[in-house]
Amino acid sequence: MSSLFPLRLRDAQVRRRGKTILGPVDLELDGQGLTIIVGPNGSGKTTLLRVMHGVERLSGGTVDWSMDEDRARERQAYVFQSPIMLRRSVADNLHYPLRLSGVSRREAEPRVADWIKRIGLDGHAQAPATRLSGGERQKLALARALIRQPEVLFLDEPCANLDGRATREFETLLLATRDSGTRIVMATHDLGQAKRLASDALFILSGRIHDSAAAPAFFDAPKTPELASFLRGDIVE
Ligand SMILES: Nc1ncnc2c1ncn2[C@@H]1O[C@H](COP(=O)(O)OP(=O)(O)OP(=O)(O)O)[C@@H](O)[C@H]1O
Repeated sequence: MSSLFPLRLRDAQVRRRGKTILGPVDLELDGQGLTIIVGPNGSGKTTLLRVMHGVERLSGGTVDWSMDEDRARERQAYVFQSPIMLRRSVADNLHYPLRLSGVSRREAEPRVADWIKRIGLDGHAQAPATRLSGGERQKLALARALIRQPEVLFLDEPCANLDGRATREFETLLLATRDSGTRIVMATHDLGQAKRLASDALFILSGRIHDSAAAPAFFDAPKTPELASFLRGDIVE
């Protein structure tokens, strides 16, 4: 199967109500690793993720995968900070995306059972998803995104509402996902998490990519004073 990558953003810009909220951004991503996006509140991290995923209208520039937009979209998944669950069972939440992509019930069953086990919810397959804890729900959201075997997974602050243990479990699943070859791009506020997970990172400031590098250089030897301040925990605007 041909790859989705590289992803190329050229001069990509998003303007809303007369204000530029992203861009211009030039960026090329290959198909390997786990890219972390960091930056102050409101700097444009979510907007950049949405632009990459093709769900944010561009005001200028281009976003290109190695194939047309519709085929590319089918191979992507997106996990939100507070995912919405179907008001049905854990198993139904996992069957749903497979049904949408035309997988038969018989073929779906073992895949659903496997994911339920991987996210530690054995014995809870028939429990209502809305009754899960925040951590369990977020792991289910991840499983729901991954069950279709996307080539790239975007995540926007997926651990923002989780405690330490749930965050660790979520990160373990993410690293296994990366190791199995899924490309990951994730925004986070948590610099500890960024360091634990990143193979490379982007620093967004005022809608622009202000700094970027492979880890650990991004964290240990920032090229710009603004990133150095941000990493020290100073307020950067
Ligand atoms: N539809 C919109 N109309 C007007 N302004 C918007 C719109 N969407 C986002 N913005 C503004 O664009 C800027 C970037 O928002 P974005 O959510 O991408 O930032 P962020 O870095 O993800 O923020 P946070 O860290 O707080 O989640 C913010 O100032 C936000 O208020």
